[in-house]
Amino acid sequence: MPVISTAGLARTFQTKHGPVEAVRGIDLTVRPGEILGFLGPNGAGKTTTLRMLTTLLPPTGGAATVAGHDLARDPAGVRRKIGYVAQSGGVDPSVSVREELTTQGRLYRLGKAEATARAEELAADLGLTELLDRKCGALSGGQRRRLDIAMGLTHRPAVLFLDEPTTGLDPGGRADLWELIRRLRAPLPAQSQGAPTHGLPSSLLAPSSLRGSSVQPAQRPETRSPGHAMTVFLTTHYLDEAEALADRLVIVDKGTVVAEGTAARLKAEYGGSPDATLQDAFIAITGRGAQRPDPDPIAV
Ligand SMILES: Nc1ncnc2c1ncn2[C@@H]1O[C@H](COP(=O)(O)OP(=O)(O)OP(=O)(O)O)[C@@H](O)[C@H]1O
Repeated sequence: MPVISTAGLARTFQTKHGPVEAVRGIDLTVRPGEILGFLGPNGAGKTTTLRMLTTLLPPTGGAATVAGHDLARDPAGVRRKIGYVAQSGGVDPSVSVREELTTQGRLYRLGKAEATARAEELAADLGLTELLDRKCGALSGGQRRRLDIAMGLTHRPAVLFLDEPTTGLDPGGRADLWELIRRLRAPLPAQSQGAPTHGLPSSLLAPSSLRGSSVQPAQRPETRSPGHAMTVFLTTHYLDEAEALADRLVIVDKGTVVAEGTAARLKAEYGGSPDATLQDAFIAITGRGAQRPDPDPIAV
């Protein structure tokens, strides 16, 4: 059963110059544990789709189910199951990393002790332990992205939405983040079987901070089910990133899905030659390049 499914999902903005059909009707499905790369040229409707799927923007048409909850009827249910890491991030530069992570835990209704423990776990998993007492405003771009992701993982979401996660990072920072994203989707072991963890940090695997805690069940954040990996839905302008990370790509243009499949399939189907690149396929599909107007970092 898909973890995300949309049918004709649409959003029209009313402006003083008339209606803007940002998303005209998106049909897609995402399987549990999949890393889906959501691509498209500037203005294709990626961010608008992401904002709808994360309940930040109500659709004006169509329907969607995310992690078992209907987007229109149960947006709170959707929010409990997802993490969203926006392009800009939302951390307060004047507080410490520890304070930011703890506050996030408290927002998810963890008790004080649990929130403190969860902050330390997340920091350990994301390589932020040494930085716990540093002000968020003093972090490097890569450290800041890792903090943004830690915040999005606080409640152990079933689906993590990442909006252009590596924009602005240097090649080393991008490589680190790719590795992290790959680890996130490694399957959870069935708790009774003690299955291998595939290198996934322990605190992302099981709610150890809540074990034996005084938190009431109704207040506990959602945890992922054993045996199910986290699903990652990511937008990017970097085709090398999409190819390296995503199991499947969905390409949108002018508010609709214009192609989907593995990178290999898209290259074979649209690239025009056996040694075609994803960029060749992307241009054939959309008539435009995928990249931002600013210079790209060196591919790693
Ligand atoms: N609030 C809004 N009001 C009016 N038009 C909007 C609004 N938000 C987005 N749009 C328009 O909707 C279209 C899709 O925008 P969106 O930001 O979803 O594209 P995108 O694929 O994320 O683009 P980019 O790659 O440049 O970030 C664009 O034409 C944009 O100008």
